[in-house]
Parts: sequence; structure tokens; C-alpha cells
Amino acid sequence: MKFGVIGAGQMGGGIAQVAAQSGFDVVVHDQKQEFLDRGKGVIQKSLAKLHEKGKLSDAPDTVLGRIQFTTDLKDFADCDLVVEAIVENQGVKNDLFRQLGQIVKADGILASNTSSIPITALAAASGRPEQFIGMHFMNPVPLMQLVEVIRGYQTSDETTRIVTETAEKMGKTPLACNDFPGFVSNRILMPMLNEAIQCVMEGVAEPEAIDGIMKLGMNHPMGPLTLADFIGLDTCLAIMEVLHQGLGDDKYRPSPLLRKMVQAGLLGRKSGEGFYKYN
Ligand SMILES: CC(=O)CC(=O)SCCNC(=O)CCNC(=O)[C@H](O)C(C)(C)COP(=O)(O)OP(=O)(O)OC[C@H]1O[C@@H](n2cnc3c(N)ncnc32)[C@H](O)[C@@H]1OP(=O)(O)O
Ligand SMILES: NC(=O)C1=CN([C@@H]2O[C@H](COP(=O)(O)OP(=O)(O)OC[C@H]3O[C@@H](n4cnc5c(N)ncnc54)[C@H](OP(=O)(O)O)[C@@H]3O)[C@@H](O)[C@H]2O)C=CC1
Repeated sequence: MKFGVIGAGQMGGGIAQVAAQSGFDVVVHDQKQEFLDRGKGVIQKSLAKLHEKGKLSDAPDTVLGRIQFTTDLKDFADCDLVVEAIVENQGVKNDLFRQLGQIVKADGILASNTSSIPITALAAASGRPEQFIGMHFMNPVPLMQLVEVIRGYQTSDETTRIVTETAEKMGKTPLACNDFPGFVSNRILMPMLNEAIQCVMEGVAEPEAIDGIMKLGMNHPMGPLTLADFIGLDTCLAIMEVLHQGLGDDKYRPSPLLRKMVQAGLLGRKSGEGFYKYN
């Protein structure tokens, strides 16, 4: 299988890495060489860590050698499966899928790692709705078990079968759901993170206390504010907007503090500051 990934950010890099660890030939795209170099560096660090712990079956260089980095979308022409992991914005994703629908071979499958955007709408933009699906990995991809598999309105059984089997070959557990805003994962997770942000805004407690209460009280591995910083506050806001618009209920209204922090460029770990500071 030739595996394509669009976007070399935290999700795209992780997906490419795990695909290469599973023995697939992988091609990864980003818009600029500097983004590819940054993504490659993150993959190298992760592979070194997994190797150190004896969790890699091949040498890190062998795994890295299976990944081709490119800024040219034409390099995806012969891919069997292409997973998109670019910014959580429907217009930008639609444009990309319109191009991929023209470039990727006719029997290739297109998938989106979107956190919330309707799969059926992206499928329509691609021009190949039967061979389109949501393949939603969790962050950090090398460590997390789940792949949420989301069927669009016209996704074929064959596409679902191939993508489910591919997720299994990648050592993941695929679980199916239908195409509703935020699917299952973010429909449930993101309102909790949004509520934690609202607690900061209202002065209910300091961020450290909110995170500590949820970690120690509910056994969550990360507190909600640490997790929001980890996901990216821009991505959290984009997901809340999709839930709010798509489900039409004000209980999904993004916290004004979340909006303000994104406007200020405080995006969490990836920008160096969110609810906490990172060096
Ligand atoms: C927004 C969406 O659309 C969907 C989403 O993805 S929502 C987000 C879903 N993800 C989560 O909820 C993650 C919640 N957090 C966790 O499960 C855990 O904190 C975690 C698995 C990320 C980390 O595990 P942890 O037990 O907290 O310990 P931590 O010490 O931080 O990390 C464990 C080890 O993994 C390593 N590690 C972390 N990320 C890694 C990566 N990408 N690759 C390789 N190793 C990694 C760490 O370096 C650490 O190694 P050492 O033991 O040698 O120090
Ligand atoms: N963060 C998370 O925890 C999770 C995120 N997701 C989803 O995965 C997707 C990616 O998220 P994430 O990896 O966190 O985001 P990042 O911001 O880390 O990475 C996105 C990458 O895509 C690039 N990019 C942006 N626009 C384009 C474009 N038009 N063409 C090609 N590349 C582009 C970005 O480049 P640049 O640097 O120029 O912006 C960047 O390298 C989103 O849809 C998100 O909702 C899914 C599961 C978990």
C-alpha cells in the first residue's frame, strides 16, 4: 500500500510515522520545505524515543527511509490511500480535496483526519464520495489506540473495509460512527474542555486547580486545560464553532475566553503559550 498524508503538523507527522512503522511506503506533503523539516524532526525524536524503549520492530532510520517528504501534490498520483491532516477549516479542506480528486488515481481512497467537519461535505468536494471517509486519529498518534472511522452519506462498504483494515494494520483499534458534527469523540470531549475554559473565565478556580481536580478526581491522564493547550486552542475553537453551527444549540457556544486567546495568538503548546507557558 502506498500511503499519502497531507499536512506535516502534529497530526500529519504522527500519522505518517505510524504508517511507516507499519511498513507502508509513505509520502507526506506540506506547503513549505520548512514545515516538512519541522515535521521530520518531530518524527525523528518520536522514533528515537520508541526505539529506546524497545517499541520499534525496525531501526528508526529504516522507518524514516520509508517516508518521502514533498511540497508537490502530484506526488500523490499513485497513492492507494491519502489522509488529509491540514488546518481545521472547511473551505481550505474543500479546496485541497478538489485538487486531490483530480490528482490521485481513480481507485485511490481519500480520507480526512478532521476533528469535526462533515465528512459528507468534504466527500462532495472530492468528486469521489464513495471512496471518501473520515479516518480520525487521536493525538499523540504514536501512543493513542483509537481511530474513529466516520462514514459519509455515500461512503461505500469497500472503502470502509479497506480503511478499517488499514487502521488495524497500523496497530490501532478502529471504531465506527456516523457523520454528525464532532462525531462521537469531540462531541463529548470538546464541551468539557470548553467548560473548563469557561471556569477560568468566571474565576471558578486557577488553571492548575481545574486541571488537578480533573486529574486527581476523575483519573484523567491530562487536565482539560493542559489537553486544550496540547490539541491547539485554534483547533478547539474551530471544533466548537462546527458543533455550535452544526447542532444549532447554544450549549455548544465557544467560551469567549477561548475566542480571545486565539485572537491573541495564544494557541497553546504549538505557539509557546496558552493556559500555560512552554519553552
Ligand atoms: C482533538 C481531536 O480531534 C481528537 C484528539 O486527539 S483529542 C486528544 C486525545 N488525546 C488525549 O486525550 C491524550 C491524553 N493524555 C494521555 O493519554 C497521556 O498523557 C499521554 C499518552 C499523552 C502521555 O502519557 P503519560 O502517561 O501522561 O506520560 P508522559 O510521561 O507524558 O509520556 C509517556 C512517555 O511517552 C513519551 N511520548 C510522548 N509523546 C510521544 C510521542 N509522540 N512519540 C513517542 N513517545 C512519546 C514521553 O516522552 C514519555 O516517555 P518517558 O516515559 O520516557 O518519559
Ligand atoms: N491537534 C489535535 O489534537 C488533533 C487534530 N486533528 C485534526 O487534524 C488536522 C490537523 O491538526 P494539527 O495537526 O493539530 O494541526 P497543525 O497546525 O499542527 O498542522 C497543520 C499542518 O497543515 C499545514 N497546512 C495548513 N494549510 C494547508 C494547506 N492548505 N495545504 C497543505 N498544508 C496545510 C500547516 O502548515 P502551516 O504551518 O502553514 O499552518 C501545518 O503544517 C485538523 O483537521 C485537526 O482538527 C485531529 C485529531 C487530533
